[in-house]
Amino acid sequence: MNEAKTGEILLQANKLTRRFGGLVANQDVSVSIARGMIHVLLGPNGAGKSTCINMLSGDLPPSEGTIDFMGRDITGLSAAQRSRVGIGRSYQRTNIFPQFTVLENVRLAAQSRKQQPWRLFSKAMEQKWALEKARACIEEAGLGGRVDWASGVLSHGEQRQLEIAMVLATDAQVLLLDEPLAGMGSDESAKMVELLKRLRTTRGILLVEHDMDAVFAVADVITVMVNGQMLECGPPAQIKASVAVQQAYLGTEDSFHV
Ligand SMILES: Nc1ncnc2c1ncn2[C@@H]1O[C@H](COP(=O)(O)OP(=O)(O)OP(=O)(O)O)[C@@H](O)[C@H]1O
Repeated sequence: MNEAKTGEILLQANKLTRRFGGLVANQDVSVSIARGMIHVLLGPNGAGKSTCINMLSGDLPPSEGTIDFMGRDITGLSAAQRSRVGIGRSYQRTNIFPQFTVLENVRLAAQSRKQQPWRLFSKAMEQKWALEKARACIEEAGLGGRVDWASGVLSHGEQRQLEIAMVLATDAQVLLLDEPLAGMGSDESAKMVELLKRLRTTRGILLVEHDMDAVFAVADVITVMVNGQMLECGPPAQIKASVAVQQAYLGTEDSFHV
């Protein structure tokens, strides 16, 4: 990470379009994710945010457009291949083994990244490496006091932290986070906001989020999507001042205060 530069573009999506039959869920969407920055995708229900994140993670192939990661065209890579090159994703629904401990869940995530090279090494070395890696990621995600807890007994907020620890264990340079604050109370949200700010220092983050207070607390760049298209992209002050954005939110459930 010595060569890491804040502001360096890690991931660039160029004019992504995705059709489902006759429905255009994303049209000409171009977003970039830079190291040291949090980019938030905002938009009313059905705007196309999940479709966009699914294309970036490799869960959904674009109908048109390309995606570059650190200067390499990765449009044809699967989700698993993208995870191995450094693009990590968390999902809206928690994706953990509840009966396993926090440490076991994160260790498995660490090992998923490195399969081939371990043929050269002993099982014991692999275990030691993965456990050390897992402990470091658990600490970074703020779950240091829960290492040996069964994951299923963690609070909702802690389970989201665990998911982030699992993504970190894959050595992700880019974190794609789908509603990391969903279902959280205000204390848990505040903790997650602080965690996101810490993680941003060495990585690039793109998140989909509906909690406006949190969005404006963490975002460096916001892209507002409506009907599958980019309505506006810019720093939070520009988005807050945009009449078009305010109109897009009129009559929706999400509160949008200026
Ligand atoms: N697999 C699919 N097949 C058909 N249509 C889909 C599929 N996935 C999404 N869509 C449609 O694409 C449009 C965009 O959906 P998407 O889930 O990307 O929006 P969103 O902004 O993430 O919404 P939400 O905030 O409710 O999660 C919607 O009209 C949705 O019904």
